[in-house]
Amino acid sequence: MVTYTYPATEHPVLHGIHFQIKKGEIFGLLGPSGAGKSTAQQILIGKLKKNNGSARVLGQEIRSANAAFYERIGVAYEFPHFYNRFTALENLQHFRSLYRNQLTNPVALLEQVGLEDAAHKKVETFSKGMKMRLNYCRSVLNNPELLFLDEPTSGLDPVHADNLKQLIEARREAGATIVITTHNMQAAEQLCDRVAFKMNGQILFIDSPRKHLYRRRGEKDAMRLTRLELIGLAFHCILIYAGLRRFFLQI
Ligand SMILES: Nc1ncnc2c1ncn2[C@@H]1O[C@H](COP(=O)(O)OP(=O)(O)OP(=O)(O)O)[C@@H](O)[C@H]1O
Repeated sequence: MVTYTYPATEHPVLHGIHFQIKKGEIFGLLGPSGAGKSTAQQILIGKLKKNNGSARVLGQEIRSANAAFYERIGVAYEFPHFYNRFTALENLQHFRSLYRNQLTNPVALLEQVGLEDAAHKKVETFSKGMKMRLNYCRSVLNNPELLFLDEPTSGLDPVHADNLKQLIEARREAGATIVITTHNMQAAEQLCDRVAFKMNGQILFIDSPRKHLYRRRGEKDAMRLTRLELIGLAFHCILIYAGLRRFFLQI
């Protein structure tokens, strides 16, 4: 159970949230902008230590996370930082050198995300989508058993987004646990085994997307909307209402 207040703010941005992530699953932290998804992720990776409560990750209290812990996890932040004057390959080689496990091949990773032709180009010449793909490569350099991805498909065209989803699935198949932070309901539905829907610093519910419900409950529930779909429907209705209202106010 964790509550968190940023030093510069008065009120908590996370209000006593509580959830468990199972080993080997893809778990989504979903919710609108400002819901506290990234804050929750930063607590889970040990970046925000002064939280009120307890968070255990890979069997240890996150406050006591040490270098050995960071050998076991990978993180792709929403806004990646690279050495812009270095090439893509030089960046990956540099970040890989920070780990003890140096068995992964940066060239092979670049090939997986379709960046092989850009391996020797400086990152400053990269588009946003290329940086996001490089960001994924960086996050898996140590072959992590627990991988955190913040908005992994943001800025990617559909082809590269699909490719990345397949890479994420393959990683889960190989035994990794993956935590995805996103406000993209479709990406969460496609990728996640379970999703925690957050709003105003609280978890409203934790649910499985439709494809997993079929597996669990059988085809007879095929017509029943999941809570995620109901939330999606509600957001669409609000957007349509807002659009129509603006239209009628203009005429
Ligand atoms: N460093 C900070 N100092 C003070 N307040 C912050 C800080 N970082 C985030 N916040 C606030 O905490 C709340 C939750 O932010 P957070 O980034 O966790 O939300 P989010 O769900 O990840 O949003 P988004 O989808 O836009 O990335 C927001 O109200 C935000 O303004």
